[in-house]
Amino acid sequence: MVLAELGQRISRALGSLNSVTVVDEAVLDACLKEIATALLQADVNVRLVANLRNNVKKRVNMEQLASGLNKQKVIEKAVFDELCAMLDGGDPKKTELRKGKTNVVMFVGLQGAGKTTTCTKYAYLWKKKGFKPAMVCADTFRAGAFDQLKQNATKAQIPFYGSYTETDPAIIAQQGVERFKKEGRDLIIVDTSGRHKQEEALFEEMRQVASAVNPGHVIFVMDGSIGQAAFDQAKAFHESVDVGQVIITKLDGHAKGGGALSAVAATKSPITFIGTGEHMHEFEPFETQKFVGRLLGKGDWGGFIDKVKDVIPEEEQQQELIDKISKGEFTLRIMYEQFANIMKMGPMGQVMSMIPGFSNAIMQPGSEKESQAKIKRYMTIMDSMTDKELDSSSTKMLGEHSRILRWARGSGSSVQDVVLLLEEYKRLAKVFSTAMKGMKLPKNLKGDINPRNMQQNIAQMSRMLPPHMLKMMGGPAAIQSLLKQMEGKF
Ligand SMILES: Nc1nc2c(ncn2[C@@H]2O[C@H](COP(=O)(O)OP(=O)(O)OP(=O)(O)O)[C@@H](O)[C@H]2O)c(=O)[nH]1
Repeated sequence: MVLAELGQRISRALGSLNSVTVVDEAVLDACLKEIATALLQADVNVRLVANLRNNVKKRVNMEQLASGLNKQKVIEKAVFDELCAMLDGGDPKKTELRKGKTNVVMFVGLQGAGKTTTCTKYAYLWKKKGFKPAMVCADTFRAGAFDQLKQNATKAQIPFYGSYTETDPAIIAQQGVERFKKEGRDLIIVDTSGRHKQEEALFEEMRQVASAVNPGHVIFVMDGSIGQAAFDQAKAFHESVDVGQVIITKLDGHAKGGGALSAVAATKSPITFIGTGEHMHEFEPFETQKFVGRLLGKGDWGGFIDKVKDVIPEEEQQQELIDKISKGEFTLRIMYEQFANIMKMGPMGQVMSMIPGFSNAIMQPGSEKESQAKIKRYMTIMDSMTDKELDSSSTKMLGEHSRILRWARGSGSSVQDVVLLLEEYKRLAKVFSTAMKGMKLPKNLKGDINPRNMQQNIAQMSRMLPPHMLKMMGGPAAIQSLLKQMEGKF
């Protein structure tokens, strides 16, 4: 079962508490049974699931709950906290790097977990933060491993060390670390071969590499879709080389979330980063509460804002956009630019799941592809428009039949698609002009954004939302929680 499904099933189980008039022991048991089944099917270790079930039951004492209390909320909170506790890997300080000092970091894991890719992502991330990383290839097992590391390191402009002739990985690792220490590199990353706990000789080799370089940090890289084997494998690595943190890769695809939860428990180490794609920038710091929140479809407003900021970097451009929209000028060009931003934000499901209330259920993987294809189609049509047309907000001009035919021909689209685009434009223009009425926009983006204004704006938007949309977002309660989350952000 993939992560999104796991989240949906847990949310559904919790949601079922709403449909009963009295939440009693039997209802709680049924809900926990459903959650436990979902976790087990997502490959979370049996013992962890049993612990979660017992702990929630201990925390939720039905008799003690005053009748006025919202039992569903209490249970939901207990499940949320227990899932977070499951992912709590102890003191995060232990994973910190010391700038300017030598930090030797060794990567270990099963074959194909994504170690080499992750070493580069990790090096690149710290390079951006001002560290001077270097990479050492101590993988003599897989033919082509050194070439892969070389290629990745070159792309990220990070110095590397390896050998085509030396067969002892401990010797290569030691030579590489010595070389980079002398060169004053403060982050030396040692990539090792993939190995399996049954391969005792390879485990011994890994211990030798570790004692040759004496790493300050050992990172266990784990494929997010590994399944039930995660617990035992992670434990075996932890017992051999003192794993202090875990990085979960491939969380972009069909990864089961359960392995992640199990690996943390087995290594008693925190997850520090997650890999969300094959590319260098597809790498994110891991934050437990955000992860569990997203899993349960609670959204991550902070993450969403960060993504939005990433794609709209220019302050002047934002101000210009706000000025234009507040004058009621919602043109096709503005719509085009917004579409381009949406496309830049990456997979829409990922972005949508960050917005509180927009659980994964709304953006099914199928519809996500469809939506992206539709946006691309619309952008192609707009590419065949003239500047005057793009900058006009006159729907009269846009409704001319001859122009519609011209855009369809120019973009190789059907007339129907062009008409759909124009309808979408009119709909959005209306939404924007209504939204702008009475909105208290900050005069200048450089100035402080007043949280009260922001709250009023959002409250106004929630009143404006069509009922089905409000329902989709989780109802007024979800808007309320969105407001609360925003309070802390502005
Ligand atoms: N989709 C996706 N693919 C990833 C991610 N991380 C790594 N990969 C892919 O996983 C495959 C294996 O990655 P490697 O970095 O070669 O794995 P490795 O652990 O170094 O492999 P061995 O040295 O053979 O143990 C490659 O095709 C990577 O592109 C990720 O976060 N998402």
